[in-house]
Amino acid sequence: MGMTLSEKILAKASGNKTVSPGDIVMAKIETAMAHDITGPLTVNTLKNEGIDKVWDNEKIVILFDHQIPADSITAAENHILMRKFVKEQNIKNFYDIREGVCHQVLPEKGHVLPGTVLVGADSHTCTHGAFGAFATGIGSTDMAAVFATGELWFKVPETLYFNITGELKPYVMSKDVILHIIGEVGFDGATYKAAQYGGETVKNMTIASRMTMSNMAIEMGAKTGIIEPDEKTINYVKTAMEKHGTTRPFEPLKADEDAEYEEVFEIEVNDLEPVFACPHAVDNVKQAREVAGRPIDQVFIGSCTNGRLEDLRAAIKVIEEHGGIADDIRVVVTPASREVMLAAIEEGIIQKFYKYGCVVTNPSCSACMGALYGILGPGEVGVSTSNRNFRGREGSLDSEVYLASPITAAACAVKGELIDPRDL
Ligand SMILES: CC(C)[C@H](C(=O)O)[C@@H](O)C(=O)O
Ligand code: SF4
Repeated sequence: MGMTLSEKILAKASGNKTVSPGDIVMAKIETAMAHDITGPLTVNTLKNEGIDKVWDNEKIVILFDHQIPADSITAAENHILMRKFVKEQNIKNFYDIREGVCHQVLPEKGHVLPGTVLVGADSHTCTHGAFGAFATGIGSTDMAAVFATGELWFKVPETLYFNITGELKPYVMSKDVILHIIGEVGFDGATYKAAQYGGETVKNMTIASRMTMSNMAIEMGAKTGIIEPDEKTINYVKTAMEKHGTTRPFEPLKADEDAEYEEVFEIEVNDLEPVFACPHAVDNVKQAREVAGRPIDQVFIGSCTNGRLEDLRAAIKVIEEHGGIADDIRVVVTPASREVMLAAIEEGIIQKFYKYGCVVTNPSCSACMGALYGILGPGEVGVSTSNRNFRGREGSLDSEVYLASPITAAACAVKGELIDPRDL
């Protein structure tokens, strides 16, 4: 019996010829990432365990993105602790407050290698499945074990295959596809499974659009959201490595022809419409027209889900075409990384956001987690391009968040209320 892509990667990383779902394997980790919120607990765990040397100072990535620049004394203390650790351990890949969101920065700097196992102390580490890596989020104390040994045990997950076919209509983005899928399978529909996305629609997607799909795999409980690497993937990875001098050898893997999937979902997107994930659950997905008309207070365009250049481009296009945003609306725009910010400045996108009265912040997690900027107050309603809308996620427990694509979010900013972008 053949193996799925995730099984192939886990077999290779654990030195086994074959593995099957349910097997417990000890896998070698190629890249391990911790950020400013999860890193301190990892570092303190290492200290408490008396471990004074990490396994490999070139495979660890430390990055600040959640509270940058430090927004409290506690955040500043966490930063100090982590900077000290980086110096002591001579960690080669350290990104201080200037780079942006971990899941955008990691691939941009060439730290994501197809065919390998990547772990991050952050739940959206599944994003890197878009590059054909078995990438998954782990806890801070597990990360301490990885920092110490370079290995971690996994139960080999079953794979759910999403065969996505058809052509997306204008105004429909990959965000609508993944929200639609999560609406179908539910927030726990893929718990501890590997979600694999394939089919012609995925093939035709940009890397950025694929990352949006992989990013949200955890929102249906999946360990990873993996996509078979193709030419686009390899080009992206090689270019990123060359640009940043991070070149490491890697071998992209593919699923066997006779791989066995626990379930295959046929997703046909020709008729897919713009959607919202409505409060307070990511799987509470409704067609935009069903909920249109509700007044909103804020729109957030950013995050590791949709803060990339193509997202900013799509959003500003809508705003520009309709002459600006509604008078009484707040729009917070956060490019996902410094590279995205620089490219957006070069294209004149940032100037345009400012011209229309949007507030552009530094690359960071920003409003996504309700901790840094753009916190919603009691009774307020926000539209967000991020990945979670749990009660209180972007601020007050009495606020509400609708998740949407950048095109739909921008249309809402123009109208000042929930709207299907085709109806603007
Ligand atoms: C702070 C961090 C642990 C958290 C996560 O792991 O997901 C955050 O990134 C989030 O999106 O809620
Ligand atoms: S942008 Fe949001 S979802 Fe992504 S890592 Fe930051 S807080 Fe988590």
